[in-house]
Amino acid sequence: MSSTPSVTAAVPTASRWQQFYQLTKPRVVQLIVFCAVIGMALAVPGMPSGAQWISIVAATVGIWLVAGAAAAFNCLIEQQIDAKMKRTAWRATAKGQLSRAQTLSFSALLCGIGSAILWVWVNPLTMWLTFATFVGYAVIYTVILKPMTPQNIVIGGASGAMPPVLGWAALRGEVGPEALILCLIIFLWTPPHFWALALYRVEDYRKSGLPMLPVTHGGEYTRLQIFLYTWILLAATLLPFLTGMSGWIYLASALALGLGFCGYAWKLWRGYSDELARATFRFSIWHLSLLFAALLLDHYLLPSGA
Ligand code: HEM
Ligand SMILES: CC(C)=CCC/C(C)=C/CC/C(C)=C/COP(=O)(O)OP(=O)(O)O
Repeated sequence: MSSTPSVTAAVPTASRWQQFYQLTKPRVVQLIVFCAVIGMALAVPGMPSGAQWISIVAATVGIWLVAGAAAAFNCLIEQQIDAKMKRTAWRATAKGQLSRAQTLSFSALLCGIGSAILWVWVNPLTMWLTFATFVGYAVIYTVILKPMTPQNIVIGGASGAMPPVLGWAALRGEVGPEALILCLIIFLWTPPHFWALALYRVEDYRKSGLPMLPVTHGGEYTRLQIFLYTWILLAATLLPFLTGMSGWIYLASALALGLGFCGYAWKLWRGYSDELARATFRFSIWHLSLLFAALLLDHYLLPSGA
């Protein structure tokens, strides 16, 4: 029996997969997963054993899937908003290429499979913490805080900061103070990360109607906030060294990266340009990636945190 070709069938399979894949915000989620993996590595003294490798692989896949599900759910809720902003108008949800039902099913599927993997091959604590992170980002941040207050990303940043805690819980079955220190670092990193982008995307955010800080309080106030946060962040990044978690490789990296971030924030505060804001945003991503890489290096090269 032949059926009438639908619009969906006319789209080549690869590009349809690509559309779904893009909804998971792959590059953001890659760094999230990287931070979770560092949390796992730090939770084990020395090299992981065979059984621990199974937990590491399962937790990585599970957290990846649930984080991707949260990102896709965000695209579903923000379909109208994304359509108004240049940066996001290309998303398949914003263009109406993927229906609400398709996006919701995709998000539910990823969240379901990811949660099941965490439950069966990792532990229930990690599953519940990861699910709470999903709710924190997809519902509390996206649905409630984002349209409500310019502090949306400060409070909502708590869910983005959870990955090291998830990683630690996956290997230890508990939430340790070490993991909470790493969570605090990402939490304090999020405002300068996001507000640098919001500054050079301010017209997008004005059009969207979202109360982002540069729209509600202006550029100068936002730049001051970025500057202050980079210093508080620098202080927080010293905690792994001060508590004996990490040694001098980490300390030297944290100081160099932290002072670099403060330097960008200072220049941005003193003299604004879109180009500088863009460079500050890009540096924020290098800052977090290299900081967490330094934690890992230090863990394996100086095992006692000497
Ligand atoms: C509430 C918290 C956060 C907010 C509001 C936020 C916001 C954003 C936005 C709007 C972008 C722009 C993407 C684009 O160019 O279109 C972005 C990019 C990015 N964010 Fe965040 N972010 C948050 C937390 C995080 C966290 C926790 C991480 C990782 C641990 C992260 C990693 C990244 C990366 C790697 C990119 C670059 C993506 C690319 O190059 O395509 N973000 N973020
Ligand atoms: C389970 C787990 C680990 C979940 C992680 C949650 C998660 C995906 C956090 C990332 C934060 C993120 C993509 C912010 C983008 O901001 P936005 O949504 O305001 O950006 P947009 O304007 O690009 O949609």
